[in-house]
Amino acid sequence: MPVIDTQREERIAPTSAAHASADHSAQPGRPPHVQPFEEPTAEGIRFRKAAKTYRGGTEALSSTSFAVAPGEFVSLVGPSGCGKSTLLRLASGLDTVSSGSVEVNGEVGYIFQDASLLPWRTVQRNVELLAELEGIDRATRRALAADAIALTGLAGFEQHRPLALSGGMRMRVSIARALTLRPGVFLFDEPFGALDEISRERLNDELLAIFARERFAGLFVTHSIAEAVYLSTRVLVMSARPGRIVAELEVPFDHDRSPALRFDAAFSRVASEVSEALRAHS
Ligand SMILES: Nc1ncnc2c1ncn2[C@@H]1O[C@H](COP(=O)(O)OP(=O)(O)OP(=O)(O)O)[C@@H](O)[C@H]1O
Repeated sequence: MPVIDTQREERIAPTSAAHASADHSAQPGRPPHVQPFEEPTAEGIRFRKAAKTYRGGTEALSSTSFAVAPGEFVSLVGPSGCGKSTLLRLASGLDTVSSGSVEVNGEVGYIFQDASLLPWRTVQRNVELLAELEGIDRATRRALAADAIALTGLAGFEQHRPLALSGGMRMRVSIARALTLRPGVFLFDEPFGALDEISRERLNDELLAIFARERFAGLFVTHSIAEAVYLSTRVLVMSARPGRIVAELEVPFDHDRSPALRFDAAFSRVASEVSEALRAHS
C-alpha cells in the first residue's frame, strides 16, 4: 500500500529525530548486505549502557545494552519490579535515561497492560484515533483502520463500544489502533496478562501472524516464560532490581509456529533455560 508507506515516511522523520543518536551515514567499503552488530540499523531499538535512577533515588535499571532489529521479536522476562516497564518507557521516549543512550528509529507502537480505549467511541473510531490525532484525512484513516481491523480479527465489531467487548477483543482494538500507524518498532507491556489462558494463546497466534506481515522490531514484556518462548526470536532475562540483562537466549524455531510447539521437547528445553536463568538472578 504505497499511500500508507509514503505517509509513514513523512511522519517518521520528527519521531526519529527525537530519538536518534546514531550516525546513519553509510560506511564506505562495506558491502550493503553485511550488517555487523555495531552498525546502526535503519529502524529498530538500541540501548547502549542505558541506566535509569528515578528522582527520589530508586535505581530501576542499571547499565543495559542490547539491540532489536526489524524482523526480530524479543521478549523481556524478569522478577516483579526489576525495571521492565521502565525499559519500555525509555524505548518509547516517554521517559529519559539517567546515563547511556537509547536509540529508536521508526514509528513507535506501544501497547499497555490495559487496552486504554475511549469507552464512548465505537471500535471503528477507537482504531482511527491515532491516525486522527496525526491529522490524517478521513478517507485514508478509514482505509488504515479497515486494514488493521481485518488483521486483528475485529471485522463485524466496528460499531461495538468497548464495554460490550471481552478483554481479548479490547486488546485487539488496542493493537489495531497502534497498527494504523504501521509502527517499525512495537513495544508491548504485558498486554495479555489479564486474559484467560485460551484467549491468551489465541492472541499469541494472532500476534505472530501480525508480526509475520509487518516485521517490526518487537519488544514484549511478559511474566510468562511459555509466552516469551512461543512469541520470540530471542528472550532477554533480567535480574532483580536494579535490572540488568543476565541472560540472552536464542529461540531456535522458525516463525511459522503453531500451538503444538508448546508441547515440543525442544520448546521445553528453551523454557527451562529461561526459567533457570530467572531463578539464578531473582
Ligand atoms: N515514576 C517512578 N518514580 C519512582 N520510582 C518508580 C517510578 N516508576 C517505577 N518506579 C520504581 O522502579 C522500579 C522498577 O519499576 P518497573 O515498573 O519498571 O518494574 P517492572 O519490572 O515493570 O515491574 P512489574 O513486573 O511488577 O510490572 C520499581 O521499584 C518501581 O517502584
